[in-house]
This record gives sequence, C-alpha cells and structure tokens, in this order.
Amino acid sequence: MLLVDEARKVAALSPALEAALGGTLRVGTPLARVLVPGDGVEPLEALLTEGREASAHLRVGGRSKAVRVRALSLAQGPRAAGWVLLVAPEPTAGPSRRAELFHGLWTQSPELQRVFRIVEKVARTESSVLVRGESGTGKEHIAHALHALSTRTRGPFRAINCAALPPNLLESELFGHVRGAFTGAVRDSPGHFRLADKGSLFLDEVAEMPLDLQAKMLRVLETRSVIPVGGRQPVPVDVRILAATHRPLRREVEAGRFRADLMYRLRVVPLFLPALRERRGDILPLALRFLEELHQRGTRRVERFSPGARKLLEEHPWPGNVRELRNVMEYAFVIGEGPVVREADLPPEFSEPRAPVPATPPASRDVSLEPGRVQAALAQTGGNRSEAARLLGVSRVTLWRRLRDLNMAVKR
Ligand SMILES: Nc1ncnc2c1ncn2[C@@H]1O[C@H](COP(=O)(O)OP(=O)(O)OP(=O)(O)O)[C@@H](O)[C@H]1O
Repeated sequence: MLLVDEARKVAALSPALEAALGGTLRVGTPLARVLVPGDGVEPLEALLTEGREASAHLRVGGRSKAVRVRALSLAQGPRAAGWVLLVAPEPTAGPSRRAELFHGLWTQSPELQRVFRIVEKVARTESSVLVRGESGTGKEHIAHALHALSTRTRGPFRAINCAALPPNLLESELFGHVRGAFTGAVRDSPGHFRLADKGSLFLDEVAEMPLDLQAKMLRVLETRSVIPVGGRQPVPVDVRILAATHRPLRREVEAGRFRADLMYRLRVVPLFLPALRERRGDILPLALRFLEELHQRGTRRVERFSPGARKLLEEHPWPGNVRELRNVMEYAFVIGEGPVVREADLPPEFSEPRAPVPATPPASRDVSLEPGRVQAALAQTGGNRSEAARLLGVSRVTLWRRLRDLNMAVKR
C-alpha cells in the first residue's frame, strides 16, 4: 500500500511494499517520479481519478518494476485529500514487454535489454567495448554504465569526441604534450589518457580518428604507455578503453579508413544499440516520461496525445533518436496548451510532406540529414550551429560531421 497526499507526493508506504522495493522509496518523493502508467500512454492523473486497476511501473533506485495499481481516493468533502494506492506485482508481465530503466536509459525493447545484460557482464572485465548506434541512441550512457559497474568506478571517467577536434589537437588532447611542443604549448599538459589513469577513457566517434593517430593509439594500447607530443619518455598508463561509433567499423576498414588491427583491439566486445524507429514501442512511453520530467517545471500538465499526434510520433523516422524525441516533447510542451498534445503542437517538420524512409537504412542518420534540411535549419538560426542541431534533433557533432561530409562552409 502506498499513501499519496493531495500534492501527489508519497506520504507513507506499507512495510510489505517497502520490503518489496528494498526500502529505497523516500517519503516526499513526487508520485510522478516513481510511478509511470504501464501502457505508456495512460496519464497518471487518470489513474488517480478514475480509480480503475491499471498496469504501471514503479521506478525505484534506478530499476523499474511492473505492477498493477488501483487508486482509492481519500475524499474530504468534494475534494480529494489524497489517495491510497494498492500495488501488486504485475501478474501478466511477460519478459518481452517488461520496461526497464538502466543507468538513465529507459526501454521495453527486449533487444536493448539484452544489451544491458551484456553491459552488466562485460563491465566487470577489462575487455575493450565498442558501442555502435546512431546519434542519440544512448552510446555515452552505456559507456558511463560500463564504467560505473566496473571495478574502476572509483577512478576517473574521461570522454573525448574524436570527430570534434582537428587531428593535431586531438593527438595532444589524448596523449598530452610537453611545454614548447608547439606554438601555444606554454605548459605541460597531461592529456586524457593520463587523466583517465586507473579509470576508463571513452573515445566517442572513434571511426573519425585520422589514420596516423590510429597507429599511435595502437602503440599506446599495446605498450600501455603514452608519449606526450614533443616528449621522449613513455609514461605508463592504466586505462580501460570504451569506444563508440555510428559507422560500421568493418566497413571503414574495408574502405581503408580504419586500421584492422586497431578495430580488433577496440571491439573485443561489440554492442549494438537499436535506433528508436526499430523499437517503436518505446516512442510513446518515452515521450510521456519526458513530459513527466517537464511537468516538474510546473507550468503545464499534459495528460495525453491526440490520436493524430500519436500517429505522427509513432510514424516519425526519428533520425536523432531519443535525443530528438526529448527535444520534440520540449517543443510540444512549450508550444501547446492544456492537457492534450495535438498535431499542431509538434515541430513544423511533422506537418510537412515527407519523403518515404527506407525500412532499415544502415547508417540512415546522415542520409536523413539531407542538405536541404541542414541548410534550412542553418538559415533559420542565422548560421548558429548549436541552435540548428537542436532544431534538427541531432547533436552538434553530428551536424558538424554532416557539414563536413557535405563540404558546406559555415561561419560559426
Ligand atoms: N533509452 C533512453 N531512455 C532515456 N533517455 C535516453 C535514452 N536513450 C537516449 N536518451 C537520452 O538521449 C540523449 C542522448 O544520449 P547519449 O548522449 O547517450 O547518446 P549518443 O548515442 O552518445 O549520442 P551522440 O552519438 O549524438 O553523442 C541523452 O540526453 C539521453 O539521456
């Protein structure tokens, strides 16, 4: 039993529920933060006011439990003074539809949950892991989880994006430099490898690393020591490498852009994160979760989607994946009014006619960022790349890479 006050905060819970949850649910926690209606589209408010039994998920301590809930209103005259929630384990929750929150990543996709199980196993080893997935699928979160669950968790976690820096800067960022190594090197700099000593180093967009740097990286991994730019002495380092890419590395190797020997070193354990359009069952529940987060700002309470908006969301190709979904929800939250998200509250691209999307394009993220869309976004934002990336629902790095691929000159 869970007692909820009229401000929709947890007021008390029965010893049995406390025991079932491991006692981690704190009194005073907003109910919306711990209870998510289970089919993902039913609003929490309806669950409270209608008094029907419904499926839901209790999210406690980074985990999610499938439950059946029924709310009994504690009326004080015509007003609700709070609720008693009767909570029981979900009897019918098959393993394939159970939702899970894993280190900040929510899903009910069995495929993604299989990845989580591998992460738990491999985290405890020293093996190099290569995470592949489109932009916004959660690669960095997975890298964090691998670190957090490893024996290195007390050590540092450093992340570096190999696509975001010019080659010479990337080298000194990775391996450090000695004073006077190049113009502007006014003092020694340790570099990410040394800063990640006894911890993990996350090499994001590793496929973008230039070939000559790949050779140096291989040497570092083999000798477990780095030579700073301009230096002579190798410095021993104890670092676990986690890497990510949106490109199939094998294809980069075939094209001569990536060293096979480095690929084998990096992808001892390859993980693949499915795109959002490949797990459409996640779209609406995730959208509602983001709306619940926005509710905390208190300006508006959204309860559901209109049928039209629901259809548009479910059919959208989501090239920017969950990041794009979160941005779209923020847009809808700000633009719309009242308890329902309608078609008109979604960003303009939802009402524009769309070219058909190939069923499962291999690296469709870049494909779907057609030059026209990119140009339009840049025009709309006066050339501001951060803003344009936000409009397109991709990260700044993704946009930067696309601009580079398109050879599009930009000012900022
Ligand atoms: N399954 C998920 N549940 C909740 N939030 C998610 C999920 N997947 C991604 N996100 C959110 O989407 C955003 C992007 O996640 P993350 O940075 O881990 O993706 P990425 O694959 O590393 O992206 P990029 O390649 O563009 O850097 C984050 O804000 C993250 O919280």
